[in-house]
Amino acid sequence: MQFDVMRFPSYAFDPSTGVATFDYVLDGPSPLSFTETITLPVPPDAREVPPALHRVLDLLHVVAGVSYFKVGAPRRIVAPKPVPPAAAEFFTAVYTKGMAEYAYRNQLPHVLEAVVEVPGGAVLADKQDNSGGRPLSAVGGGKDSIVTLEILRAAGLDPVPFSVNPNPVIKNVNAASGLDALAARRQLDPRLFELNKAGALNGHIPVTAINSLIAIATAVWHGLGPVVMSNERSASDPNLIWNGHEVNHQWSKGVAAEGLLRAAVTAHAGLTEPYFSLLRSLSELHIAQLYARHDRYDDVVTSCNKAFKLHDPTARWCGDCPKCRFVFLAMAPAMDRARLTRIFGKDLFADPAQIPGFLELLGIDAHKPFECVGEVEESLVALSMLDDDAPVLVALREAVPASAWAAASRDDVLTPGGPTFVPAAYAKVLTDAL
Ligand SMILES: CC(=O)N[C@H]1[C@@H](OP(=O)(O)OP(=O)(O)OC[C@H]2O[C@@H](n3ccc(=O)[nH]c3=O)[C@H](O)[C@@H]2O)O[C@H](CO)[C@@H](O)[C@@H]1O[C@H](C)C(=O)N[C@@H](C)C(=O)N[C@@H](CCC(=O)O)C(=O)O
Ligand SMILES: Nc1ncnc2c1ncn2[C@@H]1O[C@H](COP(=O)(O)OP(=O)(O)OP(=O)(O)O)[C@@H](O)[C@H]1O
Repeated sequence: MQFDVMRFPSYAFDPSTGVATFDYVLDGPSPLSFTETITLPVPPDAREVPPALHRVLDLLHVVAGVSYFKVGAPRRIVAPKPVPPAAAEFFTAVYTKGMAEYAYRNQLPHVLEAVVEVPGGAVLADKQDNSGGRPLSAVGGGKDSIVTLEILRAAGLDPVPFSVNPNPVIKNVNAASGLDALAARRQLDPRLFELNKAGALNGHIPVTAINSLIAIATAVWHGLGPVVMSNERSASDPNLIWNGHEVNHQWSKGVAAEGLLRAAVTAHAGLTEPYFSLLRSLSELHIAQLYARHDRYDDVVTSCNKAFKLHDPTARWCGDCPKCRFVFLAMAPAMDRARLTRIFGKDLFADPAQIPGFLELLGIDAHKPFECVGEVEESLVALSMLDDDAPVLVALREAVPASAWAAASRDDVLTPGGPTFVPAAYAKVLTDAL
């Protein structure tokens, strides 16, 4: 399928139902049209729609287009409306850096060079100080968002849990928290699935950028404060370099994407404190140690993406993927093996078949897996903190070369660091919690 240009004809928003419909066209000799539907939770009182909400939806319209862009990867992408330079820069980053794994897997180097064309004439939004409102805390069902929720709750900030298309795991986590949660629905155009079945181009998209803008739209409409994410330090690390470009499976969870998204929302929608990740300075290993303090979620917490792919309401940890292995290893130093085995449903350190997968995490293999896993150094430090003779641990210790141990510093991994966008009041809350 050959397409010349991607366009964004229009979007509509109905405040009585919360339904927003976003239209897309892949233009060329045989054009294709798509409509994505996103339903925001309607506030309980019939409040007016703030102008900032429309501004956030302007951004969401373009960003959510990546799911349709990937059907044909046209060389031109023409945004529908004028936006400030910060928003234009964000759009281009989403369609290039955010689509880098897709470009790499499909061998489409031109995707990495794309520039989203934006009409001139942007008008800056009025400033709106939203920094003091109740935080909207995105919940994905894994350990990270649980840690954030509990830190915000302990600080008396009264967080509102929020999810897009909450699956049973997310619903169970929200129930375990005892907090009242908000949810949005997102429906891809069914035509996309037909095209995928027929063999259209497909691949990974920067889903966190989309979920984040839906969260910000919800916070704005409900008169809440900043959207608080739980993206960790290692999300910013690329998996590999291809044609001189970084390819990062987790790009839209990284700190660069966070900065671009914040700047875009502040410039185009006027919010002073739209969005940040509370856990940005922490390693996954550190977050796993913090999770260990809260056993009320042990029967529900799930970080395994395979479980989410199965669409089975009872699915939890598959126990045989990079994510399961990494989280098992990261949690192991902070809790006894019986609790860990209860959470995962099995003891991965007792199963020699898991050794090759653990070696990959320890850097004794090719590139970091295309999954949300921590840095090699974190895995090495976690292993160094375990001293029992489980069969897998014995094999891993033997396989790790002396040079690798020397390069892994417990201090580096467990000391907060790196750039963050956490505002001062929240930075204090985090420090108090560590
Ligand atoms: C659950 C999952 O990992 N899905 C990825 C998988 O898709 P699959 O076909 O197995 O199942 P579905 O997710 O139901 O998708 C069905 C089709 O729809 C397309 N699609 C889905 C969501 C969307 O927003 N846009 C779409 O076009 C999808 O391509 C399928 O054709 O493989 C896909 C192809 O590689 C991935 O695109 C699916 O990834 C989801 C978007 C997803 O939610 N993935 C997260 C679990 C994930 O990978 N998160 C990353 C963060 C990435 C980021 O930068 O935000 C992480 O946590 O590391
Ligand atoms: N369906 C969703 N709706 C809203 N936010 C989500 C959703 N899924 C994930 N997130 C958020 O996106 C970010 C990245 O998700 P990720 O899956 O890495 O986090 P997690 O589920 O909290 O923890 P873990 O890394 O242990 O899986 C987190 O801030 C998470 O809260």
